[in-house]
Amino acid sequence: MGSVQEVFVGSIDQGTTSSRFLIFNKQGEPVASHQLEFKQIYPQPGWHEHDPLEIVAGVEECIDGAVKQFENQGHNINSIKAVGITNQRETTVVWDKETGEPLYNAIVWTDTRTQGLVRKLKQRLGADKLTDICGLPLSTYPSVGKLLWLLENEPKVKAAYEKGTLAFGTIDAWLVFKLNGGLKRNIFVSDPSNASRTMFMNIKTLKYDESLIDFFRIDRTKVHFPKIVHSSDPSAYGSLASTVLKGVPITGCLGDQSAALVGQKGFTPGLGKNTYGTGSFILYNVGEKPVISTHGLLTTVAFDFGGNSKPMYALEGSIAVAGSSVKFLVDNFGFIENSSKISQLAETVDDNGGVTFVTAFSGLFAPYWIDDARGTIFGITAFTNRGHIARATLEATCFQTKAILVAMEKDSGHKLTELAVDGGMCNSDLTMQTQSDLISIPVKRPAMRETTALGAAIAAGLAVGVWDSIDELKAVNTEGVTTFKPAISKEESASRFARWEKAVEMSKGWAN
Ligand SMILES: Nc1ncnc2c1ncn2[C@@H]1O[C@H](COP(=O)(O)OP(=O)(O)O)[C@@H](O)[C@H]1O
Ligand SMILES: O=P(O)(O)OC[C@H](O)CO
Repeated sequence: MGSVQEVFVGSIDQGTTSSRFLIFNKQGEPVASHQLEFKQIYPQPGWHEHDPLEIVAGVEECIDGAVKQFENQGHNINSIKAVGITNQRETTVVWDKETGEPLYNAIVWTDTRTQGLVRKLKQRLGADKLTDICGLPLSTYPSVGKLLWLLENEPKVKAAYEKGTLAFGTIDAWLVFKLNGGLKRNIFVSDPSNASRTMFMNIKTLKYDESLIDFFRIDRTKVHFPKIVHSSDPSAYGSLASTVLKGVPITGCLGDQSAALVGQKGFTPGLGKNTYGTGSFILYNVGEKPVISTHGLLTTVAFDFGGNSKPMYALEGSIAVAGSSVKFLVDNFGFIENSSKISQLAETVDDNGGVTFVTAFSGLFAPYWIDDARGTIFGITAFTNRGHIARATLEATCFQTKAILVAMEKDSGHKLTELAVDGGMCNSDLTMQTQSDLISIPVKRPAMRETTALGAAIAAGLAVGVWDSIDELKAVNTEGVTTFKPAISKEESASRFARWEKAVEMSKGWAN
């Protein structure tokens, strides 16, 4: 008898600043990976775009790169049974259904060009009902405003709309369409964790909602929306039409924050995680029924694996600027040569020296939703140096996380007892210690931090029987957790937080 062949699952992680492809074994360990950064396009202050074709090419290059590494280790390409996709959410791509060509750059989730448009929408009759239907408040963040802006301002998009050939999708839908070979197969789908970020999907039915579409005055017959399918599905997402993995089925799809929750195995109500990537996103599993926040949080689909399982929901606290503030100190000010040096710089001083940095580059998201705030530094004196600014930069994300956890406790009636973390910025021990100090609960960081990619691999693997159920995943990614415990008193923590809240208050109104 021959030995049972080891099986693997591939995972495409298309983030805001980089794309990567990882190959996981059944134990949830990455055995090969390839990562590429891509161009960030800032045509005007507040605008942020990506080239949709560059994104696809980068993803394909990552697949080929990781598979080469995998083969060099002596593995067989045929042992990769499926591929999952996880992606930056809300970022909006429009293309022509007849040509398959993009009609504009992708407008990124951080982009604030829709600020004026959003203000007008807030005045419209029925605006106060939207959150109850779709789980999101009106802001510059969801996809809808980006689509409306394109319809108003981009003649090519307007023309396709009038012709009835306009396709609108988030990055997942675009990738699935392109990786399947585009028009040849014309697969046009999205999963509920992505579709729930557009503001077009009813959070309870997981279907597009006519009342939402009507509110935004979009003619449904003129725009093609991707069909919403389960996050884990053996056939709905097609298969790779190019790269060395040609023919391998795509069987999982999750927005990156949902994927990170899955990768942290936040399968049951009461579990939460924070992913410190470009932005930072806390998701708290609330179970099979959506909880609509009254404290500035979002309601989102955590995952919808189909089969006998019901969709699971999460309360979400979204922070627009996290790791990107570190990158800002690197790229715009040259404080350090790369992000990994930020802790070192911050540790050259004992504390923030009285400096508070409200990193509101795109306004402030949860739980504040202040669209006219902009980045503001308070407390500068002749004493201030780069170390203080670095420390205040790291603290800004930790303070916003604290504000979100306070809101989550109010909305859910439960207090988190620990916070699972991942994402680029969690590599900073100083940041994680500061986080624990400010929220007064332990912060737990796994040794294997590619949880977002793991989550998409899990969604894909469940669809093809690599794992039969989530019970089988108990042992996955449990090794080598580092725990950061609170090291300051709750009184000290509260006093620091009060100063932050004062700074938030004072940052309002700048971008009016
Ligand atoms: N050691 C570090 N300390 C602080 N921030 C870091 C560190 N390493 C990476 N980062 C930040 O993490 C972000 C990248 O994280 P990642 O999870 O890859 O993000 P994304 O998926 O949004 O592209 C960058 O913005 C970078 O500045
Ligand atoms: O690229 P990230 O990891 O910061 O995630 C982006 C989010 O999905 C935006 O909602």
